[in-house]
Amino acid sequence: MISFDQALALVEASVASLPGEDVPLAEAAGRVLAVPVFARREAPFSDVAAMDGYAVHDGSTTAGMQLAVIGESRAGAGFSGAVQPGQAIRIFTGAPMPKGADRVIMQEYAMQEGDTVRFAEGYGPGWHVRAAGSDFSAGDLLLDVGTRLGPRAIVAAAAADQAMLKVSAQPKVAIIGTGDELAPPGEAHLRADAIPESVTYGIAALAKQAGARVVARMIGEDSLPALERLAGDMLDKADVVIVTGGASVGERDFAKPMFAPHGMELLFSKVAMKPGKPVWLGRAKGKWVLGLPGNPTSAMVTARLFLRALLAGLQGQSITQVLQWRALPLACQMPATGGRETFIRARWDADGLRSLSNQDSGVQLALAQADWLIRSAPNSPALDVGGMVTALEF
Ligand SMILES: Nc1nc2c(c(=O)[nH]1)N[C@H]1C(S)=C(S)[C@@H](COP(=O)(O)OP(=O)(O)OC[C@H]3O[C@@H](n4cnc5c(N)ncnc54)[C@H](O)[C@@H]3O)O[C@H]1N2
Ligand code: MOO
Repeated sequence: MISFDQALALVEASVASLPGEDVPLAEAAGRVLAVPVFARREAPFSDVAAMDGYAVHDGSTTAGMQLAVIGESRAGAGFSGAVQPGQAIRIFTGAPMPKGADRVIMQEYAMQEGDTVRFAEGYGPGWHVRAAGSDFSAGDLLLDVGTRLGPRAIVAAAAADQAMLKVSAQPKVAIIGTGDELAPPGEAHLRADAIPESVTYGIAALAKQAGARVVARMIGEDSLPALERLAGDMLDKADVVIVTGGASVGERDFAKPMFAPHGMELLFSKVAMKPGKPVWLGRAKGKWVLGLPGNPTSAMVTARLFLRALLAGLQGQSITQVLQWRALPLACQMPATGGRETFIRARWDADGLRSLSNQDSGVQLALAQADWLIRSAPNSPALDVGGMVTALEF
């Protein structure tokens, strides 16, 4: 059995990014850049006013003096002439500074009478001018390859004056749940021995959040020939096929055997971690196959770690971009851990991380309560309140 770090290193070393595609800016949110975004021109493109008021030549302007208002500069329609001492231009936020003017006096300090204006004492100290290029220069790198385009990054991409962006293709994901006991949510109470199928929904949500497109999600029949056919169909359709459940050692655990006729090669078949020991990763027909344990908490923990890492690689991101470990203090005591790398479900409290009381790998309620995963190396000693731990947003 390999260690968690060895398993991650295998993912990092073996996963190559999918080809890129061009998308219009308006459709790029959530995608990952396949080429960097450079600014087409500087911003602001000229010196511009940062306030509504009057543009003047500072050196020849004092409070109380009368200036002639000789024109107007609006964003999108600047003043073409020049400002001389004793003159002012009515100006609005974002408008280009006219030639000869170097300061904007806010209109709150101005008294305009007809075509003249005077300014009250105390209009400084601000000059209220944004210098050309003070945001960025032409040719500047605004967003690097591998950036996921969140709302703030989209602003920067648009500001670069780029209509199309090259992004990595969205990995296509198919999710197959296994287990005769599973019933669609809403129907489990109708059958005495059924439980609501929860895991594939959570995995689908996680995959979407990570930038994937879920092309299929279903419960496979508990029969090997049917599952073998399903595996083949899903390998044709998807870049990543995820199987949940059937990963342990029971005689009806078909998760790996169903891919055998498709020539699956395993990268790893078990990881020394808790929960999630039965997680495995394989490759068949040029596609990825990820086996997750059926226990809901084990499935979500291993998906957070390995599915996120796999989807990052397929989208040209590094694993460290999606597994950002933080050093955080504990708000509770933590017991010593055993021989496997342990991932403790925890919640952020005002003063630190608090582990959830129910750490059973089969639970579902605690998943809704956990927002952090604490990582403890094998055989870690017990820790007291205030002790520092390594944790990941869950
Ligand atoms: N003799 C051994 N037994 C088990 C071992 C072992 O090493 N030797 N490993 C244990 C560990 S660790 C885990 S984790 C589980 C993993 O089991 P499977 O991946 O085979 O999962 P299942 O048996 O199919 O299901 C486990 C549990 O989870 C429920 N489940 C499954 N799928 C779903 C779903 N889609 N939605 C909701 N709940 C689901 C299922 O009903 C079971 O209760 O094996 C241990 N056993
Ligand atoms: O490793 Mo299993 O994931 O304990 O429940």
